[in-house]
Amino acid sequence: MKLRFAGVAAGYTDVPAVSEVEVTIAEGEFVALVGPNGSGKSTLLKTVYRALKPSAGAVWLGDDDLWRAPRRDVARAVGVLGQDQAGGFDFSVREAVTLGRYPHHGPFARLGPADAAIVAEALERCGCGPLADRSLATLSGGERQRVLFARALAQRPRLLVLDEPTNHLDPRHQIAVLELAAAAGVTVLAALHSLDLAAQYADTVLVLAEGRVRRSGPPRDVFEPRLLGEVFGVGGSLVDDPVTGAARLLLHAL
Ligand SMILES: Nc1ncnc2c1ncn2[C@@H]1O[C@H](COP(=O)(O)OP(=O)(O)OP(=O)(O)O)[C@@H](O)[C@H]1O
Repeated sequence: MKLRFAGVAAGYTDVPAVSEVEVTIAEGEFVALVGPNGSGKSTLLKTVYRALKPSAGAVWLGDDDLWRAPRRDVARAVGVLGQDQAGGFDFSVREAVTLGRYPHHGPFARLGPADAAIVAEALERCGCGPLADRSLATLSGGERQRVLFARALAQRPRLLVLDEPTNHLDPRHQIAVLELAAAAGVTVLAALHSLDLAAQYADTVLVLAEGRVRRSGPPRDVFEPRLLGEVFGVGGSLVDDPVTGAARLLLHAL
C-alpha cells in the first residue's frame, strides 16, 4: 500500500521532533529509516500507527488521510512492531499472536479455523511454534520480539511498520525477521540501527538527522563517505557480499 508523508511535523513539545517530512513510499517498497539516536525515527513511525498526531501536514495511506480514516480501517491495514509493545496483560504466545486477527473481525468476534491456520503459520514462520503455550511474560527479549513480529504478520497487513525489529535478536533471527518482512509482499517501513542490514534489505534508505530527512535513495547511493561522516560520525565502505551479492556496509572509526 502506498504511504505518503506530506509536509509532516510531529513532536512532544512546541518544538517538533520531526518536521517538513515529504516522502512517498511506493506499494511493495522496503524502506529503511535510519538516523542517529534521537533523530526522530520512532516519532515519525508513531504518526503512521496513530500513536502521535502530526502537528502539521498529513500522512496518506493509499488515498486516505490516515488520521481521518476510520480507526478500524487503519488497524486492519497497518501491522506494527513498536517499541515497548509487550502489553500489560499476561497472554500466552498463541493468544498474543491471535490478537493480530481481531482488526479483521472486531473485538468480540469468534475467530474461525481460517484465523487459527493463519496464526499457526505466523508462529511457525517466526520460529515461535515451540513457544506457543508459554506465557508472554516469561519469554526472553528476543523471543518476545519474534512473537510480536509474528502477531504483525498474522494480521496480514498491507503495510508493515517496524521500529527496530531486530532489537534483542540473535544473528539468525535478525536475518530471518528481515527476510520475512521482505518476502511479505507488502510495503515495509522499518527503523533500523544497523546500517549494514539497511544496505542489505532496503530498496530505499531514508536518512533522518535532527528531525529532518537528510537523504533518501538506494543504499548504494546513500551510504557514501561524506554522508556517513556528517550524519553518523563514522567512515564506511560499501562492498558486495560474496555469497548473496547484496550491498554490505563496513564501518570504521574516523
Ligand atoms: N515521549 C516523549 N516526550 C518528550 N520527548 C520525546 C518523547 N519521545 C521522544 N522524545 C524526543 O524526541 C526526539 C526524537 O526521539 P525519537 O524517539 O523519535 O528518536 P529515534 O531516532 O527513534 O531515537 P533512537 O535511535 O534513540 O531510538 C528526541 O529528542 C527525544 O528525546
